[in-house]
Amino acid sequence: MFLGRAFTQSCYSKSVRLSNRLSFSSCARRAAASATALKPAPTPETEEELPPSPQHVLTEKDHQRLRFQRNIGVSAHIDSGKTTLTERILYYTGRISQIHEAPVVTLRLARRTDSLSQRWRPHRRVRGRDAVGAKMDSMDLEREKGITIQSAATFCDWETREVATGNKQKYAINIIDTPGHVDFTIEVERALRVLDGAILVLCAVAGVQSQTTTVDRQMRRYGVPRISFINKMDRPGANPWRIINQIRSKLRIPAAAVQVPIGIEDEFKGVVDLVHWRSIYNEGQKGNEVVISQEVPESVMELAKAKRNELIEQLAEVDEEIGELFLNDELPSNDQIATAIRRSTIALKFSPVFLGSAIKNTAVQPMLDGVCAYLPNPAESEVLAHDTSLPSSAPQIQLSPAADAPLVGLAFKLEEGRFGQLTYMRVYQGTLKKGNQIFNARTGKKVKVPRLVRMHSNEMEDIESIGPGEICAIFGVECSSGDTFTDGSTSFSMTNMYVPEPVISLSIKPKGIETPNFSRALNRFQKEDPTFKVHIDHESKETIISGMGELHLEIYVERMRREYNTDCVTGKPRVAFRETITQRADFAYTHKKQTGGAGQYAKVVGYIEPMEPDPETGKDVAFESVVMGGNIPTNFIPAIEKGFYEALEKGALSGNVISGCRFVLKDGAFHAVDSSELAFRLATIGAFREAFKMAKGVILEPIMNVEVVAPVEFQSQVIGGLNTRRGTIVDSEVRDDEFTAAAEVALNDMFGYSNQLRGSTQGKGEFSMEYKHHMPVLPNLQKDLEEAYRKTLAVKK
Ligand SMILES: Nc1nc2c(ncn2[C@@H]2O[C@H](COP(=O)(O)OP(=O)(O)OP(=O)(O)O)[C@@H](O)[C@H]2O)c(=O)[nH]1
Repeated sequence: MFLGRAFTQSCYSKSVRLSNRLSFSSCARRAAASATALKPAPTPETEEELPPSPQHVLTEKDHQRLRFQRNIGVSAHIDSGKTTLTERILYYTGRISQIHEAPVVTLRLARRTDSLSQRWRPHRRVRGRDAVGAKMDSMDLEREKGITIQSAATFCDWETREVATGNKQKYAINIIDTPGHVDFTIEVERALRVLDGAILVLCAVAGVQSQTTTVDRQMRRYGVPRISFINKMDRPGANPWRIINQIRSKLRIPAAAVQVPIGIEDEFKGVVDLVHWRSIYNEGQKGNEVVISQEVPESVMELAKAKRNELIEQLAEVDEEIGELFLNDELPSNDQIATAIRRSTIALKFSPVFLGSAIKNTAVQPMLDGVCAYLPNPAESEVLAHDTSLPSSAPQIQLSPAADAPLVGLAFKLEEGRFGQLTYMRVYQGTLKKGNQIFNARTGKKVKVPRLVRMHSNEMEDIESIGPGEICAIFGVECSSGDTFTDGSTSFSMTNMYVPEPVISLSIKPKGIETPNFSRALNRFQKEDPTFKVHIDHESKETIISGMGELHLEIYVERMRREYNTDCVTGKPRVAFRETITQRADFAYTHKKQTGGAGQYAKVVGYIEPMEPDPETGKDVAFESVVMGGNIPTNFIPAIEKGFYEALEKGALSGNVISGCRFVLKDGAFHAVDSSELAFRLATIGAFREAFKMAKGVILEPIMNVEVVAPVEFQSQVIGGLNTRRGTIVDSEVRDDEFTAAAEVALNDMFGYSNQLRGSTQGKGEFSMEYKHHMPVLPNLQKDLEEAYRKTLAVKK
């Protein structure tokens, strides 16, 4: 008890400090989790530090409903078998009556030398073995490319049987299948934002891969508890113990197996459940029949005993109750172990590890039991929202998943469906009913909900109402991804999600005459996907699209052709450089023009300074006005803000977007006749440009995490190749006859890497890369980029 309370308090005091920035702070969620699990009694001296109390107390009926509700995501490195696993889950839960094989993907290095698509990518059209493709990959493009692009939401019911009593219990599970490809990382962010728990899928051979660490980071950012599922136990070289060690060392989360395999590789036939000490096998053609035996086979007895001890030891490290028993040399009961796993998983202190083979239909059902047993229900996740009627410094409000509370829902994904815009929404509190009027907290607009559905991949089921803690989709509601909806009786707004910076851009124009479909499509895609950005280069008059990778942009160009009938020509992909400032610079700038007729007069005074990105949203530019006393009438402030954002569009060094900058307006002056919005906008642009010169501007470039896997005999060539590209090797590991090298390399230095790797490894090496952050370029590159930009400006003159 003591540990639980101390933990809750220390976490909460931190969460109060951060509450304005981190609405989904893991700490807050942990605090809530341990509060739920350990129920610490509040004490008078801690009153100030207690979490905000939920607005509505849950009734017994709410608890009954929520207890058996799970919202989970399935996340992993590309190709770990997420889609195959989700397909099995849907089949075993009765959502689908047949299993369509996930597409068989053959990955080859792209053969394009002029491009940045050095990552492994599908090189031919792929289909499921039965030519239908997995249910969850519903977009045609997904089936063709054999990868998951958009996350598909679905729900299913799962019946578990209590071990002690044999009683059956039905759970309602919403599942979001998320793409593994780094270019679609925003889909993973979105899914995690609205989920209460996740299954982290790992390959039993490849283990923790680059994208695994990315999804791990995302799960931490949103405080999502996870169980781990080591898939592909049937593969030659499968070694779950090595993977568990990697989870501990690379992801730095205490983890232990809750199962041991019975047989391995092509002999893999079931698992020993270490918690309840029994064996579980699958029988029947598709493994639908789960056969439970109280006997543990002799062949794995010693291993099972050792691994159960290891599980208890790991739990003793993170759970007070087991820790105490351990110290007193007492053995915990099965129930005590199960409760401790649940408690520490929800508190983000532990990840129980399940084993299986989705493709061989083995041990998927026990993992589903684990979802119900160890992942939190919606009442166990703390969710905070801002009350926009209060100052932004006011503490956030804790939402409560009570059915009769005022409605608060978050639109987390938009999709252009067959019947118009489909908006996926998670209802956090209150009940959403078909025909209800709902309010968009951002725009203040009121809309009616004409149709409410539950999604099952690309099929849907009409429903009349949906309760808190659930996920649904609504039709005909215009909004942007990340908007909060209420019933109008509250001013709650949930903060937005983390949006990474684009790393690649290219120019695009329609072939032939431009039709309205071109801009319609670009608008649509920007609304759907905040990592897809469009801007017009005012000098070249070109439309530039930017995104998270070449494949990301390619998909939109392809969607433009398929969905909007617009064939496009694109320019060469370019690295998305940025500019930033490294020190504060003050400004006092007067814009004055007197050319007969009405003059222009505006003066702005203030400073610009470097700004770190917000950890929750990634936003790293901000405008602040602290003008007092009416030296600038308030109606001109928006024009000044507009001028600042306009000035950010093109840096003076290389013509790239400026980031990492706060603009603080302190003072100014106006003229009763000659001041106008235009004059203040121009004064701001002038002021910014002057200040920028004194703020020691630098050019930034995207740095990528690159992971290369190749046969061990090519290790020195691969390391040498990365070194010549100025890569910093951060990790390398040799496993059997294969090695993995992880490096940080500037994206600009990655051109042509696919060819180099192929050449130096006889075509046997593979690599993936993902965005890490932007960093200042080396001085000589900065000089070259500045020089090149000066030349283009001179030509234009
Ligand atoms: N040997 C083996 N192969 C599997 C298993 N599960 C999936 N696969 C294969 O692994 C490949 C990738 O499976 P998917 O389910 O598409 O993987 P994914 O993680 O959803 O892939 P993305 O959506 O592109 O990230 C396919 O060829 C599957 O047949 C398994 O348990 N054992």
